[in-house]
Amino acid sequence: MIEAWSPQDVYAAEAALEDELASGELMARAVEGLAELVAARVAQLGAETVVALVGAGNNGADALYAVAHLAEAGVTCAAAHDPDRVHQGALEAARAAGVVLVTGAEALEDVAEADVVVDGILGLGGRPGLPAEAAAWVAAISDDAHVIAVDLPSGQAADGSAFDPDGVLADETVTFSVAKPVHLLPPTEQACGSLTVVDIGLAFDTAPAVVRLGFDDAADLWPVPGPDDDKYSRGVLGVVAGGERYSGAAVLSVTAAVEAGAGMVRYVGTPTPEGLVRAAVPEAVHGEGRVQAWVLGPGLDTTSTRREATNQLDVARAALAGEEPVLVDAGGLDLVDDAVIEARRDRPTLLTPHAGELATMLTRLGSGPRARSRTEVERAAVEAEPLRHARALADRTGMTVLLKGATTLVVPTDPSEPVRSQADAPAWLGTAGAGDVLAGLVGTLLAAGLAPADAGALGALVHGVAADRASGGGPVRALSVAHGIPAAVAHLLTRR
Ligand SMILES: NC(=O)C1=CN([C@@H]2O[C@H](COP(=O)(O)OP(=O)(O)OC[C@H]3O[C@@H](n4cnc5c(N)ncnc54)[C@H](O)[C@@H]3O)[C@@H](O)[C@H]2O)[C@@H](O)CC1
Repeated sequence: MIEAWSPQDVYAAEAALEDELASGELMARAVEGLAELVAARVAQLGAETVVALVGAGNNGADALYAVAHLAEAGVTCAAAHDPDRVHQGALEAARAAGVVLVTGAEALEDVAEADVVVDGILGLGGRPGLPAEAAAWVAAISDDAHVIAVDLPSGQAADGSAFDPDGVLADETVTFSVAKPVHLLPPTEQACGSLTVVDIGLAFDTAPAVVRLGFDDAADLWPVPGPDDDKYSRGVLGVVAGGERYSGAAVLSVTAAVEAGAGMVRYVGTPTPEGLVRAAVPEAVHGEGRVQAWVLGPGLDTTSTRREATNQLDVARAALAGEEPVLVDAGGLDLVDDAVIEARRDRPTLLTPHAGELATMLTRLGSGPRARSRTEVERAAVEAEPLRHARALADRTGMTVLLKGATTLVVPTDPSEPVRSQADAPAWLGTAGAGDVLAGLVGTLLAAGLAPADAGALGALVHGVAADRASGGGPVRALSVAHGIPAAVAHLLTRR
């Protein structure tokens, strides 16, 4: 599991440890790990020149001390800096080690020619917007350079809230002690490249802000049946999906649920998808009955007035009014109104919108617990600040929100619980029907008794792994992802 703590918690943990250590010891630990990684990369790439971009704070000091180590080892190093705003001790150490200290036009030339750039402009203490001189350094970085960010790519928000296209886009980031939200959250994660965490000994007594499950966590969480289990104890899932317009969604959701190991799937549909499900998934049973959880919505038509469709919608509404855990997806999201929000208070509910659906829901319901502000929310705004908007929907509805995307976010109702962020899927998974598969897979985990946030994060991980294996590096269709779930789960359970 990768765990990320908020900048405030990191500063508090640093302050507590600094009290126990000799002055400068913490930074020395950080610098040692950073210098080791940069040296390894220089050797690996056969790089000839390294340039550090140096800001006013401790982040700049880290970069300066690291290039001082490299210069002592014989690597040609320069440091672009502002002489009036720089850590003087680190500057002296760099000068003594033979680092060429450059400013103005000379700095821009050196940056443009560097094989490796070490970005120490801003770290945890950075406010949005790069200083003008530093922005010019960043613009001068060659496309061919290997960029190593110290702690985080400068210009990107440490809490992961805002991406700056003119900020540093790193090939890799070296962070200290623990990850920070910037490394795990969209939209800033894309600027970090691969992540290395250098242990400097910080300890935390607060919950992390963001967590990302790994394969071992997935193996621990996955519900494995025991000898006393039967189809009922493993979890019966009700699926209300598909209509006369989007009939295939039902096949995809029900297939995924069966492949994910639901004890039984009860399907409620309209004639066309029902015929397809009968033909494609003989394991499914048809019509209502007792279930342990519901999936409501993939391909569901909430506007049809045909008798079969209104009967199907009645089942969905009854499920929303009932006690069992519910996953609400796609068309089902239109059914979530104030009456449903009230009825489902304290009952496990997982909403699974993509960015466009989340924007539509926030526009319709308004944001905040009392829905004071009813303004139009655009899809682009959700994509620019996914966590803020997903949190707004979780606050407004009291329901856990899984926001689908290249990185999937799961936002629990309790703000003190960590946000889950999973990025396990190849981009090929952005294909029609992938969301229907996710709904069936996550619904199965709800029926097995997992809490919504765990079911959402684990389901997103397995969905991504199944897609990765089915893709093999090429295109992948949603049905192949559903059929790939058993092998993906087996891989996770047996690899250690
Ligand atoms: N505190 C510690 O014990 C440790 C800190 N470490 C490093 O220290 C960093 C944090 O250091 P700081 O708190 O000094 O923060 P930063 O190094 O991020 O820099 C903050 C400084 O930059 C200025 N600044 C911030 N945003 C600006 C902007 N947009 N435009 C112009 N100036 C701006 C601030 O006024 C301040 O002087 C971490 O990211 C990490 O690299 C590591 O050495 C590990 C130990």
